[in-house]
Amino acid sequence: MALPLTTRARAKVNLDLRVLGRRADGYHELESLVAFAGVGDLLTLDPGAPLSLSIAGPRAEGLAVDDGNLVLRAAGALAAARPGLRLGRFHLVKRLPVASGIGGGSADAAAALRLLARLNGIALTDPLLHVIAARVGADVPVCLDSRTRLMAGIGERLGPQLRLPPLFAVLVNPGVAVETAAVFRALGLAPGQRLASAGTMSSTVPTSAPELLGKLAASGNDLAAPARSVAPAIDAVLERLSGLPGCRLARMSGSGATCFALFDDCGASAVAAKALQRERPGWWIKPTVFR
Ligand SMILES: C[C@](O)(CO)[C@H](O)COP(=O)(O)OP(=O)(O)OC[C@H]1O[C@@H](n2ccc(N)nc2=O)[C@H](O)[C@@H]1O
Ligand SMILES: Nc1ncnc2c1ncn2[C@@H]1O[C@H](COP(=O)(O)OP(=O)(O)OP(=O)(O)O)[C@@H](O)[C@H]1O
Repeated sequence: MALPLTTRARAKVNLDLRVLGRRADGYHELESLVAFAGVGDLLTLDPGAPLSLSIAGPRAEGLAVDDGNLVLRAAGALAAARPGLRLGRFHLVKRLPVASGIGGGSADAAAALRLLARLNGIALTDPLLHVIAARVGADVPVCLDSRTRLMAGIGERLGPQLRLPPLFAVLVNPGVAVETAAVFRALGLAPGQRLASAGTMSSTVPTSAPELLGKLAASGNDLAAPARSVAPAIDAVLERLSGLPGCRLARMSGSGATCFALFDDCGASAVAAKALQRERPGWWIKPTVFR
């Protein structure tokens, strides 16, 4: 009998995010430097059985085990494209808040594709995986190997893997679920409307953290303003993070509501996280490192 296969589904963090415009089909063209945190969900595949899913973990509540789950959608999409694909029983330990701008569902979908690829001898670089990932969701392709890189188009264009100096961070979600489509709607762009032209897909980022922080400080997240109008709780998070001792940068990830604060070292991020956990027991607060 084959042993269960396991993989982490790490949180995606948009270190910056520019909206370039809206395509005629309604989707938005973006440019974003995407990194991955040390925190994430855990996905296991017990091979051989028919396709199924069970969910446990601190954030399992409110996440239905139905065909809409991104694990099953990704597996179903790959099985439809590859007749005879070996499947099995998935078990998800859900730790990331749902609908929170850190791509938990996308990371789970990508994790399901990784496990099925491993089980069926499909290379992670197989173009089919990328095509299926993009079909399942805009954030799924970048989560396939969960490495730092520039993401463009609507999420399907990926730059080369980038080496990031370790960024010591605290991730914070105020417990408000934010629907991604609602934030894009609040941006108010008409189909076909352009805001900016695409930049080059850089193959480098600064190798020192202070230099990278300086570069990030000059950018932003274009979805922050519309997200704040949809979920005003984001204001309080950003304000509080900016005021934490040693905070070098506070910013929202993706379409929110999760925000992150960056610090010079892991001591400063740990102290800040502890203080905030005491002050805001209802918030999801995780000290972590982005790589
Ligand atoms: C905002 C980001 O988190 C940045 O990384 C992603 O672009 C969102 O990716 P995602 O959650 O995987 O998005 P999807 O599940 O594919 O799309 C959800 C909805 O968001 C809107 N959407 C999403 C991505 C994109 N580039 N343009 C959009 O307009 C669409 O209305 C879509 O119906
Ligand atoms: N395995 C899953 N984990 C989380 N959400 C899921 C999952 N499967 C389906 N969903 C649904 O997908 C939607 C988006 O969830 P997700 O947590 O990926 O959002 P997000 O963090 O805002 O993602 P992004 O940053 O990509 O916009 C939610 O409405 C949720 O109900």
